[in-house]
Amino acid sequence: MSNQIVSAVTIAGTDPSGGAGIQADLKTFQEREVYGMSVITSVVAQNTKGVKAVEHLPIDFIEKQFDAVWEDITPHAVKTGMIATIEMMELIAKKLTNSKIPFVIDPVMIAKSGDPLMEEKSREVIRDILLPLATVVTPNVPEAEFLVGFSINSQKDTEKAAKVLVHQLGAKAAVVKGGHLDGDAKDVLYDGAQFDYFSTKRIDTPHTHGTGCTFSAAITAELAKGKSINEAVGLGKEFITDAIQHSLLLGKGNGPTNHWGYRLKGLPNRGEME
Ligand SMILES: Nc1ncnc2c1ncn2[C@@H]1O[C@H](COP(=O)(O)OP(=O)(O)O)[C@@H](O)[C@H]1O
Ligand SMILES: Cc1ncc(COP(=O)(O)OP(=O)(O)O)c(N)n1
Repeated sequence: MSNQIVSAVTIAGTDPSGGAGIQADLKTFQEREVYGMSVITSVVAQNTKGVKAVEHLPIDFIEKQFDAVWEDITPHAVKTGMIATIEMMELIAKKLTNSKIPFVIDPVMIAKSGDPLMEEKSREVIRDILLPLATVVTPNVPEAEFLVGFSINSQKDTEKAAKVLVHQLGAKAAVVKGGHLDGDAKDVLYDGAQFDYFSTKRIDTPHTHGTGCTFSAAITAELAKGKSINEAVGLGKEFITDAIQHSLLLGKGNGPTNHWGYRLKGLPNRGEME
């Protein structure tokens, strides 16, 4: 693929403060040298302190955005983030059912601020109609618990959940993220045949706004380039770890993560202040 422009699209909600959602995804695609495109599902008034208001776009308008991308530039990979309603899920299922490109699902349910980003009644629908289409699904622990229907308190539970996500719920591979557990930040990848573990020391910081979006966007970008699932998750993990370690000195709440481009410019970041 060396002479080809690699592209990816994110289908998600917005974050006007730039740390999560569509904005984080597009920045990450750019950082990974992938041409980024977007289909906006919901416009969210939020910042590093929390969510103030949400407006869902009409379904036919979401479909028009989708068609505008696909009729013009066929992406090499697609990811979903915030998909709040059943109608949005049904639309995405209809559009991606026969798609051949990698499809990463970040099953965003509740922001770290505690604000809901998915209607409760939609949670079963994402599990039933979208997970079977996923190349990789990347739940955090609370999301995985909901999808599999049992509590996750240990690595054994995490592995069991990853197996259920693949063998019972139909994803090709699952990464259950360890950001919400104690101890090291250990993510468990299961691809239907074997487990792989991606672990780093937990960085002692509250500035993790948008980590899930950034991680899943980096995985999507690497799959778009033709990397294997294992390689893509490994590169995504390196990327998010560095981005948390060097988060920018921005925002009055849980600040956004950083990206290499800014870091190379020598702008002040939390990693270098410590
Ligand atoms: N404090 C932390 N230190 C190091 N890595 C972290 C930390 N918090 C989250 N991560 C990593 O960031 C990625 C996103 O995880 P997580 O924050 O759990 O997702 P979400 O934003 O969906 O809740 C995972 O790779 C996770 O291990
Ligand atoms: C529009 C939108 N999508 C997703 C999220 C959640 O982002 P996440 O990466 O899980 O990080 P937090 O925001 O929960 O810290 C979001 N906030 N907004």
